[in-house]
Amino acid sequence: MIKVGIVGGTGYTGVELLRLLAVHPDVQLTAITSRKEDGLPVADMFPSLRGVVDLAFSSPDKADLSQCDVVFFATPHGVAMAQAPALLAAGVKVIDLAADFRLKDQATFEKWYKIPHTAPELIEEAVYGLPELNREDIAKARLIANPGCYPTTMQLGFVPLLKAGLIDASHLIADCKSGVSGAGRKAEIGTLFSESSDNFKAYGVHGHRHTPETSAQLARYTGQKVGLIFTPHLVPMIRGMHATLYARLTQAIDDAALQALFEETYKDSQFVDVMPFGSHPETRSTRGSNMLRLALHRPEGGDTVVILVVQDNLVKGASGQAVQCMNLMFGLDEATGLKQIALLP
Ligand SMILES: NC(=O)C1=CN([C@@H]2O[C@H](COP(=O)(O)OP(=O)(O)OC[C@H]3O[C@@H](n4cnc5c(N)ncnc54)[C@H](OP(=O)(O)O)[C@@H]3O)[C@@H](O)[C@H]2O)C=CC1
Ligand SMILES: CC(=O)N[C@@H](CCC(=O)OP(=O)(O)O)C(=O)O
Repeated sequence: MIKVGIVGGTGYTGVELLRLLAVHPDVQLTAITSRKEDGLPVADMFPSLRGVVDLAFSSPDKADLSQCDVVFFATPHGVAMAQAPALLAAGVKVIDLAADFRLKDQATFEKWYKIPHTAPELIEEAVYGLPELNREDIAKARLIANPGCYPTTMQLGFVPLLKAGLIDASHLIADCKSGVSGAGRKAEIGTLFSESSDNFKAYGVHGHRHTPETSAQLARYTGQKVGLIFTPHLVPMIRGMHATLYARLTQAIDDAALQALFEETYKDSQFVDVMPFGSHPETRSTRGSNMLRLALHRPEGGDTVVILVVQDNLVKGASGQAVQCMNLMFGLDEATGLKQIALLP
């Protein structure tokens, strides 16, 4: 059994990790931390876990994480970088759901996250945890930088077209919407019910930290410098993310060949569903599951390709993706413990 520790067990991605890992056949939940809830049985806070998780939260300074085989950090930016060096030195693998190790350029990280990086020596070693694009590196990694939720949709949507050299890389547009759980469980005015329900708005239009993350990864995977305009929106739903991606074709290609390109790219990826050309994927078709669904469109047969991508921000956009990485790191089938079907309605 893989002994798992979770730092940040009281947040949304933390409890989502618990939901997935409590029934994972190869995992033994070993330590779950909370600074505020030391000693509280996990199932007292989350009754959905009654009967499946019998551990109590322990404060991060008391939890012996060095006895774990892997530790997930479901914490704000800056926490994993403080603890990863000691854990790695003790032979513990680390999966960070925050952004501490996502950007290879330290100055770019510090500019966007406004904190100094305290473990720069680990940045190069960290492997970006997007299995569909770098399974082999993940399998060999000790330290995973789990992608942001929006970047997962943008990368899986744009990469096939960029790799095939079919689109103008200098002008990619991503119009994305997230459910409110994307902002986490902490109290904030913008996520109060009376602020975010029955309301719809864009944010971060002038610049969002997921733009440098996505641009850097797209450049890394495709060898092309990209120009990306990314606009996130907050939609009045709890879970779910919808990305509408636009790219201009630079070569003649018919719809069937475009579709075939995506089907071929993701033929070995169990968690990417390439829907029939012209489909309209719905966020609820991914709710609670690790599946990302996408569909291609070509309005009026013109030279703009529209890629619609949906996922559950807490599963494929965060905790499910992290478990997918863990499976690869421990030589398991990538889908172990991740076969949940989306909840409808
Ligand atoms: N929500 C989402 O859809 C996604 C989130 N992410 C990223 O995942 C990470 C977690 O997000 P999310 O679960 O939404 O956040 P939440 O705000 O819901 O939870 C944060 C958790 O971290 C703990 N925590 C906070 N500060 C510290 C600290 N200094 N040391 C130890 N523990 C701490 C909190 O617990 P306590 O106060 O009890 O200690 C809490 O359990 C973030 O970096 C986020 O950006 C990534 C992709 C998607
Ligand atoms: C709706 C909402 O607020 N979403 C978050 C992104 C969540 C995420 O992916 O987080 P990290 O990259 O920070 O890990 C945001 O836009 O800041």
